[in-house]
Amino acid sequence: MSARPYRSVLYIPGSKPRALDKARSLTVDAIIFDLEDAVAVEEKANARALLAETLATGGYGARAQIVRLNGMDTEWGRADLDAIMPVGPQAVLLPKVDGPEMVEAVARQLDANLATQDTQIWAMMETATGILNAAAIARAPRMAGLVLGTNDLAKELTCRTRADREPLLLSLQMCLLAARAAGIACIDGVYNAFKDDAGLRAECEQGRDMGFDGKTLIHPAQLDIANTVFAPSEDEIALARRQIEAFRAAEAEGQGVAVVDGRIVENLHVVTAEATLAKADAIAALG
Ligand SMILES: CC(C)(COP(=O)(O)OP(=O)(O)OC[C@H]1O[C@@H](n2cnc3c(N)ncnc32)[C@H](O)[C@@H]1OP(=O)(O)O)[C@@H](O)C(=O)NCCC(=O)NCCSC(=O)C[C@H](O)C(=O)O
Ligand SMILES: [Mg+2]
Repeated sequence: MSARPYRSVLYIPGSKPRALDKARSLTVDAIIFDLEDAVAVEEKANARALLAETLATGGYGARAQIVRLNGMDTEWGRADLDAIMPVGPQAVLLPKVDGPEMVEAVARQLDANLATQDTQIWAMMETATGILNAAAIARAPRMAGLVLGTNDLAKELTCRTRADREPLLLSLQMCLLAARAAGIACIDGVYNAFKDDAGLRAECEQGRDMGFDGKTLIHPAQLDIANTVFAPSEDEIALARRQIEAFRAAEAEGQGVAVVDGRIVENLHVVTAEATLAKADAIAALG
């Protein structure tokens, strides 16, 4: 579980000034400013310039700011990186990452630039090769988060779109395992039907159950559901407090185990309970 909230992570096409402006007032934990698939080929250069100017202007407050570049193996990737580095973005998100060497190459560029000493790297997990290399990618230099690209992944796997996402579950789990082993964030893929609230809620619940930190989104109308589902509920917060209290009381009596609601509470459950409270506090601090 990431201490910083990433419940809602909204893609914004770097070519859309109105959407870029609107995001300054949205209740969103993180923004992916997209130069890749949301931007048409003929718009690539304009979007790159607009985004560099927009990020330099700022106004996004506490929202995490992540820039999705075109791949370094495309004709736009290097120019994207060159245009964005002077802004010193919080993170760059690399598409279609197949292995750690793709991360290392960009890390070297960031190392060589004064403005990007603190810039993190995030990786899109959306190729079959990338999924198989998830553990190595998650441990590559500057890595801070994995983002599932379930559209590209489904395309590569040639699987059908199913409400239960059964064909994708192994890949989702492999990315979660890799992210947790490396101690970095892991964000679920997008739900394409942006007017289908019930479908979005069900997929968010599934992602939350699995352990994702949050969900990538494509439209502001999806924010409330993701923010709600990926936040600790009132019941979870109350239970966490009771578990901590009961365990401390048991400890004071020399016991290593407490019982709450008929279930045992050991030290490991207290760690989870404390993380739940820390996440709730971090969300409250966002205002
Ligand atoms: C899906 C959309 C094309 C819909 O656009 P539109 O018809 O303009 O929506 P609305 O008229 O309902 O918009 C209402 C207002 O909200 C603003 N808006 C819309 N989308 C966004 C957004 N993403 N961020 C911020 N603001 C947004 C509009 O500007 C309107 O504002 P206003 O006029 O001031 O009221 C559109 O939503 C869209 O383009 N979404 C993003 C699509 C995208 O980013 N796709 C790429 C990412 S998905 C992906 O690639 C995942 C991965 O790689 C994979 O493989 O799975
Ligand atoms: Mg993709």
